[in-house]
Amino acid sequence: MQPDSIAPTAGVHWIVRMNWKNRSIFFVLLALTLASHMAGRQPGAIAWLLLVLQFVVYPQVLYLLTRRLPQQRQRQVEVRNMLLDGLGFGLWCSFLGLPLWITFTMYIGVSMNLLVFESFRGWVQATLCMALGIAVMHGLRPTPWQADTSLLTTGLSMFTLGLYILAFAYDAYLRATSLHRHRAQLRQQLEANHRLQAQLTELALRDPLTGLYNRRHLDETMQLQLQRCAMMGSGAAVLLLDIDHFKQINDRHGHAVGDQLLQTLAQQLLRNCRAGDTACRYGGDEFLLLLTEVTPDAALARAQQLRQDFAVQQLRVEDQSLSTTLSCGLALFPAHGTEPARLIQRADQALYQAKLHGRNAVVVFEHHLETCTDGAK
Ligand SMILES: Nc1nc2c(ncn2[C@@H]2O[C@H](COP(=O)(O)OP(=O)(O)OP(=O)(O)O)[C@@H](O)[C@H]2O)c(=O)[nH]1
Repeated sequence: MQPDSIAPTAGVHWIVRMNWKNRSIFFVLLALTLASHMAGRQPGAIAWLLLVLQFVVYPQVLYLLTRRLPQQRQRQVEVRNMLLDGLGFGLWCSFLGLPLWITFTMYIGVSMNLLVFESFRGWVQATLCMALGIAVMHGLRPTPWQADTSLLTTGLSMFTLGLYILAFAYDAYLRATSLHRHRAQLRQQLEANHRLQAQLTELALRDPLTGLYNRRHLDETMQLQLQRCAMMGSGAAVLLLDIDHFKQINDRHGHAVGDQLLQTLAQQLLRNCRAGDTACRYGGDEFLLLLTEVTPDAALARAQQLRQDFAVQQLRVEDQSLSTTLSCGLALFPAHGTEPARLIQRADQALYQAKLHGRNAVVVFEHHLETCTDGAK
């Protein structure tokens, strides 16, 4: 009757072990109860021998036989063993003349055991098995009814049944607390898994160098953000930013310095982000800023501010300060497109124009002839 016995261990099913413990204790108590009834009635040496065999030897033999079976079969066989208990009890009760307390104790005992493991079906089976035992013995050797309400037999019956019920209740308590503990552990594990999953998802959507969102995140969210803007009747803007002559910086100062510069720009973009905006590393030294609920003028002003802030930024490299500029292409929603791919393509065309016009510039995409003009350098 241990909570941990819920899990089958060491080749013996927990039901088999539990019933073995129960039988080892309660069958002996039953034997004493039956002995108190038989004592004054001189049933003969064979009856005494059978009493010992049934209530002392039989539980041990049953356990040794059942534990040898493969675990998958043990539960099934143990249910059959419980039915055999019922049959045996029926035989004994009938043999003794259906003494009230003994019959009651045995019937409740076997019914409870089968009800717990096999539900109402088990209880019906227990009743039928015990009735069968009674009928068979009555057919073989009818005994007149002997109520036996003597103090000793009644007391022993009550004690045995009471103890059995208490043991059952205690076992149920242990099982319930164990189950509760397992459930709590499972819940904790589940929460940890969810947290890990969220972290992994977040990692998969982030650029490891800058910590900004990556292109995959943009692909997954940009459409939704544009739809939200459309529903609210507000505008949005796509800013595509690219560091000017970044390759030269890499070549001159090394990749690590280049990385530092990318991180600096990323931090600047994050500082510039408002609720609803998305900053992402679009690839290499290209960054994309999606501004939502923004007017064209405000978007252009913010792009210009970014460009200026970046230009005055000084990066310390080996006691020297390094500064560079960026170019930016700007496309507006819904004026220049309503689909993410279209908007990005147009922002890219504008960026190309900014590079073409000497860099360190913001260019807004222009509709006519699909060409771009310099916005406001
Ligand atoms: N340090 C560093 N460099 C990178 C990384 N990813 C891409 N690059 C480099 O970024 C450079 C991108 O250069 P380009 O955008 O083609 O050209 P550019 O030198 O910036 O010139 P313009 O864009 O025309 O002004 C390449 O040399 C890449 O090797 C990175 O994660 N870290």
